[in-house]
Parts: sequence; C-alpha cells; structure tokens
Amino acid sequence: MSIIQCDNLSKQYGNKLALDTVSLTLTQGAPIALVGPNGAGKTTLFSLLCGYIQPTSGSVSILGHKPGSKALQGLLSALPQDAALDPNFSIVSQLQFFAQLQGMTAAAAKQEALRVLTLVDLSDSAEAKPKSLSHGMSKRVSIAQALMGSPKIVLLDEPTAGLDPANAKKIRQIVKELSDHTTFVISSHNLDELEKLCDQVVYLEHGKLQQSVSIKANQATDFITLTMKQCDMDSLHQQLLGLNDIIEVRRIGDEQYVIEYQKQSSFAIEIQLFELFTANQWQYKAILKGRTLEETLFS
Ligand SMILES: Nc1ncnc2c1ncn2[C@@H]1O[C@H](COP(=O)(O)OP(=O)(O)OP(=O)(O)O)[C@@H](O)[C@H]1O
Repeated sequence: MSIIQCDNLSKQYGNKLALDTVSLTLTQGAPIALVGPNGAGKTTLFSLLCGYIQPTSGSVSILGHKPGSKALQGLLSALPQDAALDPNFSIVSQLQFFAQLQGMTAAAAKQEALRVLTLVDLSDSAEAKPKSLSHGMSKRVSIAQALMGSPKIVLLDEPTAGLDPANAKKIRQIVKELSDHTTFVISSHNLDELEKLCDQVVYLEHGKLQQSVSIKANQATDFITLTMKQCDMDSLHQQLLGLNDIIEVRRIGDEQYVIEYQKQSSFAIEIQLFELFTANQWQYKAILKGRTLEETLFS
C-alpha cells in the first residue's frame, strides 16, 4: 500500500533549487532509507512531507492527505535533525505535554509518555531534566516523542548522527521492533546502518532523485561479496569467471570481489568457492551473501 506519493515535487529557496521535480512512491512496510550527500535535499524533502514548508511546484500526498493537514495528526511524526528539549522541564512532563497537544487527557498523556519512554529504554529517567541526559539518551527521548500516539509513518532525520555504537544500536533495535506497525523513513549518511535496517533506498543528489531501489529485491540474480585474506587475486578472478552460472565478477580494492550469479545456483556457487579455496590453499576473511549498499548505489 502506497503511503507517500510525490509528483514532480520541487522546492526553491531564492535561486537555490533544493529539490528538483522528484516523483516518488513509498510503500508501507520495512524501513525506507533516504540517502544522499550533504545538501542533496533530504531535509528539504522531510520538511515538505511534514508540511513545515510548501513546495514551489508539484504535489505530495501522505496516506491520501496533504502534508500538515489535520487528518494526519497522530498518523505521521518526525524526528527533526536538530530536535531539542526544553531544559526546564522533566522528560516525562514534556512528553506528556506533547501528548496532550495530540488531544489526550492529562492522565492518558502521562500514560502515553511513560509508554514511549519504556519503548526507548528510558523509563528510569522519566523525571530527569534534559541536561542530565547524555546525547544518546536525549536522542532517544526525541524518538520517544516521535513515537507518541503510535503513528503509521515516522520520519527520522539522521537519528544516530553523533551517537556512540551502543546508542546507535539501541536506536536500530527500536526501529526494528516497531517496524511491523510503523513505516520508518530514515535519513542517514551511515550506509552500513541503513543496510541493516532498510529494504528500500531512495537516493537523492543535487535535489534530483537518482535512484529508488529495493536492496532485498526479488530478482533473478544475487551477489556474494568475497573478502580474501591470502590468495593470488588475479588467478582467483580467472577461476571465479570459470564457475557455472556466474554473471559478473568485479574487483573492489585490494582484497575484495563482488560476484553476481544466477540466484537458483546459490548453493552450488558456495560449494564451488570452497573447492577453489581448498584446491589453491587460499584463505578468505569474509563471505557476505549479498552486496553492500555502497556497492548497490555506486557500482
Ligand atoms: N532555508 C534555506 N534557505 C536557503 N537555502 C537552503 C535552505 N534550506 C536548505 N537550503 C539549501 O538547499 C539545499 C538542500 O539542503 P538540505 O538541507 O535539504 O540538504 P540535506 O540533504 O539535508 O543535507 P545534509 O546531509 O547536509 O543535512 C542545500 O544546498 C542547502 O544549502
């Protein structure tokens, strides 16, 4: 089911064209990644989806409604890149306030605030003031805020930027756990992270939609990323090309090959690889089924 539809969407700031005739359909389900270099237009797209700014031309429809419309209240929420908390009030009272703004009674809002704090593993800090929280904890509070009212769509703009690995992992876990009910759209520069979470990737560059790809696509071909520890790479290349059902072998850097093959031959290819290693006494460092998001987007 389509949840977000953009048609020829453009946004101009003065003479800067930040988003250039983007047409896009996003469907409900697994998290969706929004990727692109600095200044590509990701935040602009999020702001248009939230209704914070208006398009210069083109249109957006979210669950059949215009961004910012009352009908979307409680259905779509966002974690802005620069989300900040009021230093003067406890975490739970701020979240309670936002829940009341959504129309909940004081008691229901308190309960909802505590529910979302539990989701992000911060129930023990409910009464704390923002300044006593670490950066990672503050980020989780902001995510808790975005989860209030169990929205159908949550936009996360760089949710793990500047976080240590443990906090970043916690945020990935939250997204994974809630993905059955909520469709997350996540903007990030961390391709490894997006690869772990997302099925669909939208790639923007200079305001233009360059690619919208499924990284778990049900295609006829599949990939193995092979990282070698010790071997004759040129000889390996030749021998890989000689295996059955190989479509392409691409060398990446000093020690890696990406092998594309007919999907139905997956098991046979793996056996042949190990036979090759044994026959030549080559050692591998890693065999990854599939290929990295970086390879998918930039090869
Ligand atoms: N309010 C504004 N006024 C003028 N130009 C703006 C404004 N907001 C964004 N821009 C410009 O529009 C372009 C897209 O910016 P945007 O913030 O959407 O990119 P981004 O992909 O989110 O970048 P980053 O990865 O650095 O966050 C950039 O060139 C930026 O300088």
